[in-house]
Amino acid sequence: MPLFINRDQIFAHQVHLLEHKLRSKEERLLELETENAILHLRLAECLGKLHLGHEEKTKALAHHQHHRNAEKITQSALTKLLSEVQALKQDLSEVFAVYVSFANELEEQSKQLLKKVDQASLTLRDHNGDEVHDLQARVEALEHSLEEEKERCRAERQRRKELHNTLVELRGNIRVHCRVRPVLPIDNIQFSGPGPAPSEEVVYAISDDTVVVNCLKTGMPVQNKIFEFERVHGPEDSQDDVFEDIKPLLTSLLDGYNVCIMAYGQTGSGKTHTMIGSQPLGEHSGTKQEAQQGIIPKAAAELFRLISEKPAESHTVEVSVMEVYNNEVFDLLARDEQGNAVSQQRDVITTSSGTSQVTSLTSEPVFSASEVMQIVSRVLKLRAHCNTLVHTDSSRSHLIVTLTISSKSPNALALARRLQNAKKDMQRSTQREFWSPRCHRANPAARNSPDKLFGSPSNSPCLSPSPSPCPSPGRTTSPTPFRTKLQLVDLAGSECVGISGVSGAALWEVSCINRSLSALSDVLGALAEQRPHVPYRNSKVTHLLQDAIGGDAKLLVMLCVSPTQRFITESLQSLGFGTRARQVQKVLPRRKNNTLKDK
Ligand SMILES: Nc1ncnc2c1ncn2[C@@H]1O[C@H](COP(=O)(O)OP(=O)(O)OP(=O)(O)O)[C@@H](O)[C@H]1O
Repeated sequence: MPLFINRDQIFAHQVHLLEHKLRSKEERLLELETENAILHLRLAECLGKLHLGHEEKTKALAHHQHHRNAEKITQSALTKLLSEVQALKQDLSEVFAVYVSFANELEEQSKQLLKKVDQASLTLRDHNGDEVHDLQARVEALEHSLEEEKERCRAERQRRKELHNTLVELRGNIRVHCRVRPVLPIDNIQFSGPGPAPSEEVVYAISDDTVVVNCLKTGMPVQNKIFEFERVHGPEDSQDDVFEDIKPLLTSLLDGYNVCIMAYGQTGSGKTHTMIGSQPLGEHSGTKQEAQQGIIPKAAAELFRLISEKPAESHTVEVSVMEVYNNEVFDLLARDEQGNAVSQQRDVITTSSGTSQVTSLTSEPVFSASEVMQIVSRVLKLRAHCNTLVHTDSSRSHLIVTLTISSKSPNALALARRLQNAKKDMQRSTQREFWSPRCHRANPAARNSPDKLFGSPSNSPCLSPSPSPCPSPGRTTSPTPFRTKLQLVDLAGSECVGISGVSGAALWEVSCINRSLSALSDVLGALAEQRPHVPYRNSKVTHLLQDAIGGDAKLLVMLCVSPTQRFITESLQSLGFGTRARQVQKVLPRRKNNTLKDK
């Protein structure tokens, strides 16, 4: 075995040992460095915590300081407030003291015043009692005279109305009454457009002589149109109220005047209701039916009542009924050879005296109002009717009921009128002599008999025995009846085809109705403007009613109007017609000229 250890080996061993130590040292160093780092971190953390604590402490200190400052401010404000309150308390007690003394003073003063008032009233009662009584008496007297003034005013208004009526009569004006009917189901139609609803009430009877129409247009202020007539009836007025204002005309009949009452208005406005009544005539009896009766039955009853006050058998009455349909005149009382009722066409002629006359018109004697109404209700079945969108039972013709009254013993007024008419006929006769020598050849007596007042029933000194409205001079042999006539006219209603929705043959009817009504309007226009020519002959109805419209008959137009927006255009048209009619002054000499031109 080698004794010598290799030096290199020892050296390597030592290096190895040293390396081992170094490594251990390095590991230890790493450990210590790690510990150091951890300690550094802990230190940083502690330092952070310490810093935070310091900040909080500073904040808390600042907060504390702030509180202390606020406390100080509040304390000083409180001190100031307390001093102010003290000052106010002082002021208040001073004011209260003043008030108390003032109240005491007032109480004292009012006590003294009350004492004075008591003394004054005692003095008044003692010394001025009479004056108070005087004053009371004067107040009573004033109230009384106010009542008297009111009464005088009422009487004055009544007098004014009567004077107006007399003036109307003297001037021969056409009287116009107006009736606004109530709102009825026919005023309601389906409506969804803008503007006022069709069923809205726009026509009002605001007093007994004034009608107002509210003309409504979307987006425009309401415009009121005012119309005045001799009498205006509102929806609440009964058939009796309407008749009451017409009644005096019937007395005129027996005083020698011809009278015509004519209902005018658009379809469905209440003409037939006003003239005839709404219930079927003759089917019911009793007061209810009488209340619903229109002008025709009531006028017949009044006429026979007036006649019953005259000497027995001094008056006789005849009735005739016609209709103007499609501008043709039909006699509704005519009968065929077998005696069956058939309506027959008739002609209207102008007599040589200038009056109009229906040829061969049938008339039947009647002895009571019920007989008149039996005849009227019988012939009403023959009258033309049609169902329209406005009215389910619309009359398609103008109906004319004529009552002719013959009097054997006319009263003084009637005699005076007879004399007047005779003079007029004389004047006509003289004039016609110039225009037409044929006339006095036909009746030469006419020229020479101004005093023959009780002669022929002829209404003309030169013509045939026509059913005369008024008597004329004639033969002197026996007193002939003195005749007047009452014409009661239910005109067909004007209508707008768009609204009534008629078609076919009914269109022709509507056209005839509208044309005849506009002819009536033209006649009134010509008369109102006193034009030399009055176009009576433009339509059968104006020709037929010529004497009533332009002659010396008393004519009353009864305007019937619907109250609602749906018919406002037609209502305004009817009211305009009435206004025009009121302007007509029926001057006889003019009519005479017109008549001659008409021929
Ligand atoms: N004052 C009124 N009070 C109650 N109802 C009324 C009144 N006026 C009219 N009427 C009713 O209105 C409807 C139409 O009236 P009416 O037949 O008199 O119209 P008109 O004017 O004669 O129509 P047309 O010209 O189409 O014949 C009827 O049912 C009638 O009873």
